[in-house]
Amino acid sequence: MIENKTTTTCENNLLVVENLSVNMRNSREKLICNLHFSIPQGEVFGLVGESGSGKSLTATVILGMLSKSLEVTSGSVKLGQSEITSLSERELRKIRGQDIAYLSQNYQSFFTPFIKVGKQFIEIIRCHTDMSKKEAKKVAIHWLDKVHLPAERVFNSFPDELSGGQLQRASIASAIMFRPKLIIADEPTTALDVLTGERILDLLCELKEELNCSILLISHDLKHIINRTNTVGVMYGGNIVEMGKTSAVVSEPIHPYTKLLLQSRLKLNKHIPHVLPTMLGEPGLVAKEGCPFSKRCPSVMKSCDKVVPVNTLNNHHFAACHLVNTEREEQYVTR
Ligand SMILES: Nc1ncnc2c1ncn2[C@@H]1O[C@H](COP(=O)(O)OP(=O)(O)OP(=O)(O)O)[C@@H](O)[C@H]1O
Repeated sequence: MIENKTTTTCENNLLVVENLSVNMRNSREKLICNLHFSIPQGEVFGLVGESGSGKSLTATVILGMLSKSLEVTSGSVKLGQSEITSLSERELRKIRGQDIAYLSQNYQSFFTPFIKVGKQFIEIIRCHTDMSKKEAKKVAIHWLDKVHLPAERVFNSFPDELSGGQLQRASIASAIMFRPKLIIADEPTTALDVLTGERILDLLCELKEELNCSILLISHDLKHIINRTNTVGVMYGGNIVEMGKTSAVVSEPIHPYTKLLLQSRLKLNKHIPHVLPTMLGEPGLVAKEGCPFSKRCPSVMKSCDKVVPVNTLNNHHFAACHLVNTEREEQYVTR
C-alpha cells in the first residue's frame, strides 16, 4: 500500500524496525505493512492510532510473541545486535526477561491474585539470578521504593489489597528491576483515572532518565504521546502514515489523518466549537489499495488509489501522502 523510502541510519539506535510486514497465515490478509521506525537509546518513541491500527501487533513482533495464526512476511526487527525475528524461543525468553520490559493496560493480571506481591517479586528475581531470598527481598523493596510505593506494605500485600495505580506501579517495578534496554508501554494508563494515569507516565519518564533506556509508548490518546515522546509514528490500517519529531508533527501535520486526530483534541484554553471535527466513515475502514485512509480522507485525490510513496518534508518528518509534494493541482474527489 505504502512505498517506504525512509532510512534508519542513526548509530545510536537501540531498536530498528525495517520493512516489517505481518499477514494472517490463512487468509494472507495484511495486518502490518512495511513498517519502518527506529528508537535511539534514551529516547521515547510514540505509536498512536485508532483501535485496530496495528500498534499492539507491532509490539508483539518486537517481543517475539506473534501468535501462530500470524506470520512475519518481510522485514527485520533489531534490538542492538540481535535480530528478533530469527531468535529461538529460549533466546527470546532471555531477551524478554532482561532486555525488554513489557507493560500493558492489563496490569490486574500481572500478579497472581492469591500470592503476596513480595513473594512473586522474590520468585521473579530468583528465576533470573542466584540471589538468596533475603537478598532478593532487598532488591524488591528497593524497586518498590523507586516507583514511590510504601515498599514494605506493598511487599506484604495480596494484589487485591492494592489500588489500580499501586498495582500498575508494582508491575512497573517488577518490569524494570533488571534494568531493561527497552520498555514497551502499551496503553499503560487506559484502566486508570486521568490523574493516576498522568503520574504513571511521569514515573516512566523519570525511570527512563535513571536507567537511560528507551521507551516505545503506545496509545490511542494523542495527549499522552505529545507530551512525552521525542518522535511519533501515526498508524492507520497497519501502516505508519506519518512520522517525525513529535514537535514537528504536532506543529506542522501533513497527513489528513494526523490533522484530524490533532483537531479532535479538546483544548481547555479555547471555546468549545458548536460542531466538533469528525472523521468520515467508520473506524477500521481501510482501503485495500493505495492510501489506507483514502476511504475516509477529506482531501482524497485520484492518485490516492495507487501506491503512496513516503514523502520527506525534511530529515525528521515523513508522510505517506501525495499532499507533501503535490501543489494540490489535482482534482479532489468531492465528498
Ligand atoms: N492473533 C491475531 N489473529 C488475527 N488477527 C489479529 C491478531 N492479533 C491482532 N489481529 C488483528 O490485527 C489488527 C491490529 O490489531 P492490534 O491489536 O495491533 O490493534 P491496536 O492498534 O493495538 O488496537 P487497540 O488500540 O484497540 O489495542 C486488528 O485488525 C486485529 O483484529
